Amino acid sequence: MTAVDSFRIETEPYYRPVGDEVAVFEAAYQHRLPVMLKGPTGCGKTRFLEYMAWRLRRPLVTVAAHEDMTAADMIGRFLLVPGEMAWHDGPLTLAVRGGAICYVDEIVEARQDTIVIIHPLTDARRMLPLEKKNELVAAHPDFQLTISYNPGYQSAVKDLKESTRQRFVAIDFGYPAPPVEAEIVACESGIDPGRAATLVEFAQRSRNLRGQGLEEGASTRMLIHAGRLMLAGLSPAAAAQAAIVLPLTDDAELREALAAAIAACLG
Ligand SMILES: Nc1ncnc2c1ncn2[C@@H]1O[C@H](COP(=O)(O)OP(=O)(O)OP(=O)(O)O)[C@@H](O)[C@H]1O
Repeated sequence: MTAVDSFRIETEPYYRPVGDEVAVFEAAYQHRLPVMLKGPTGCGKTRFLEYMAWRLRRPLVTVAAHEDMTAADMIGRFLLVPGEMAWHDGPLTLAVRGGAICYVDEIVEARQDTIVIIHPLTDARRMLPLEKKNELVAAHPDFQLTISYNPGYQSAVKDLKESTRQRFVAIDFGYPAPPVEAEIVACESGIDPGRAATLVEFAQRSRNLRGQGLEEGASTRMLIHAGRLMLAGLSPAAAAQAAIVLPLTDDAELREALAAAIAACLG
């Protein structure tokens, strides 16, 4: 058993395909091209990659990027163990050596000097330089890099550089068509398809408020949370209020607009 084996996904994750994303990812993986999953929060990007890692029988190592993340957090560092300094691989190095898929979630949150360490891995070199250790690690033939990116959050200061962006094949994730989203909500939460469809109808109304004060509308994830609260006995209106409206906004007017949408869709 190697270090990445604990990152294997043993049972098939539930994933409902919504377009040609499975075929696109498989084609990219065949050539080990890096992939960028683009889309709003909670729309299925992580679940999709879990499914693909299972399908391709590759371990999946995930790194959640954040602004304090240093290159060492990704590639590794020397740590003091009794009597000596010993090198510890970071998650990216672990994936590169072990032939895993490495998923860097919300890469744009990381600083530029951290992001550039992926460059030599995402072109023909497929190398990871470990400068502190004086080592150049050649990527395992099965290694592949996938990143996620939410175009809605980006600002001029925080955006992917062209030299990073152009290294990736991209797959767009929007919210699925209403019947498909209802199917997902029903399946993941356990509520019946009829009630799942009304939640999706409400979500669509909330998504129309985007740009009018709401940064994002209700995600598929929020609908599943609401469904689970309904299954636990809450009324649809109370569940939608707790799982969707209150987390989404603190603005009194927007809450009123959402409450009106709840009344129209969920009674
Ligand atoms: N196509 C789908 N098939 C199955 N489940 C889905 C699908 N789309 C969304 N889901 C459900 O929605 C939940 C949220 O999706 P996921 O965690 O993949 O979002 P995400 O896009 O990675 O969000 P974030 O950007 O915030 O990490 C999943 O846990 C899953 O229950």
